[in-house]
Amino acid sequence: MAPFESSDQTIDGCSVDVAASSLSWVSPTGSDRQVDFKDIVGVVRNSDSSPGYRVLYLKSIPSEEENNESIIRLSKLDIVSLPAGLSPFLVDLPGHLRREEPVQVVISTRSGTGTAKAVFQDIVEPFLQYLGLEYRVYETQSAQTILELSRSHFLKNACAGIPQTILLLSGDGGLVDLVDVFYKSTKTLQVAPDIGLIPCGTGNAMASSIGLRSGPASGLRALLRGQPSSVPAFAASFSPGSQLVVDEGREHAPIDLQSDGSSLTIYGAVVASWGLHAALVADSDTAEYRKFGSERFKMAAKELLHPADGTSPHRFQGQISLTTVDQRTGEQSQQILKENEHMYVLATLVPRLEKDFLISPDTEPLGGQMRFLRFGPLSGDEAMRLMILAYQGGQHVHDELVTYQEVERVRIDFREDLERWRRVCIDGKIVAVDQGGWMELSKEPRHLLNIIKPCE
Ligand SMILES: Nc1ncnc2c1ncn2[C@@H]1O[C@H](COP(=O)(O)OP(=O)(O)OP(=O)(O)O)[C@@H](O)[C@H]1O
Repeated sequence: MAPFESSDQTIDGCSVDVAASSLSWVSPTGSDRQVDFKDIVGVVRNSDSSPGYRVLYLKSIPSEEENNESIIRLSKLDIVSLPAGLSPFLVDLPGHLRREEPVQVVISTRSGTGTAKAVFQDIVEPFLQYLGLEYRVYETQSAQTILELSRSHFLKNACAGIPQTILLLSGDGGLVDLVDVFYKSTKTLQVAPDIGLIPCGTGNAMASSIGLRSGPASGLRALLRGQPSSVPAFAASFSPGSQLVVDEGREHAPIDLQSDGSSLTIYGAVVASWGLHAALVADSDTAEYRKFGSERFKMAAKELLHPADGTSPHRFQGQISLTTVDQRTGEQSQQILKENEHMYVLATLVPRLEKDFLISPDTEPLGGQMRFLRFGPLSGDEAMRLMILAYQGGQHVHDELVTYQEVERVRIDFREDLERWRRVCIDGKIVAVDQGGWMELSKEPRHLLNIIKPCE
């Protein structure tokens, strides 16, 4: 890391109005400037050679395009002394930003509505430059890019014992690619990478779950003030013949075998689902739907809940077994659900699947508990009512129609003829289970990656 230069436009008089939660100063050109506290990302000390402080803040700039939307950019203000009102924002650069290795930035160009590159240019790159950090940028060229980078760079560094910080400008997809590569490796890892999330995806389940709910800027604040915490993961194993569904549902691709060739396994850190959730994620993963951001999930849900041909929503057929553990005795027990028809089935390690979609309110983020949630066939309106409750602070879990419990393992034996109803979702990836096949989910005992979690 190079010490950053303080600019020649250092201001020696700025004032803080604590009551109004704002910072004001007069710019070198004589204009009055003001920043709201909520837009301050942090304050850092300048290097010893140029004393003073640097305030990083977000500034809204009118867009040059006709849509009247404003662009958020990161700006800096260099000040000679620190007014008392700003001291709560003062931070020392954390260890994950003081590495010999440059920060490795991954821009996933197709995440969400395709804003990751602009987010990098407008706020992430200025952040790295204003802090004098060295960085290396990788832009995705295809759905394989993050998998390839993980194998060729991130895993290699981890095995060589090189501490590294990876900044992911993506949705959950970027994280799950890293998780899958790390957990499938049979190499001995010496040091877990620290991953910073800059939410740019559609659902951003992991980012929302750990508290990054106000867009990419919340990711920057976490980078400055947060702490690495290990990411719990799960393994989803599939019966032979199961395949990934790719290219907007048009193609199939093999699931990589474990490096030891033992099973078809995908590792995840967010959610494994079957039924309505998996179907709506799969159906809405098209360029056409992606334009609508997270609305795409609701749009696809409406189509599944109220099929155009006027029929009732599909009744998903299969047998579900749950393994639970008695918290007092530690004893495990297995239970086969008596219901063989389902509508919504998922197991998750996180509380939120979207910013406001609180699917598992009892789950502590990164706490390592897996929770199972299910309801059986319902009318479209009834299912929608439960979904809306999930958006209202996770109230659906109190509804008597919903099964909600902590589990160690889940097994589903699918009894569907059509592949369309045998699609499962693993952190956004879609797997078509073979006819007569099964899926088994289990918590992973290993902790191979860290996520930078904001401090409360
Ligand atoms: N240049 C590219 N060409 C093709 N696919 C890409 C490219 N860049 C990224 N992708 C793929 O696009 C998908 C983006 O997933 P990601 O999870 O980041 O966003 P999302 O699906 O919008 O968000 P979320 O998973 O949080 O709902 C990933 O599968 C990724 O591999």
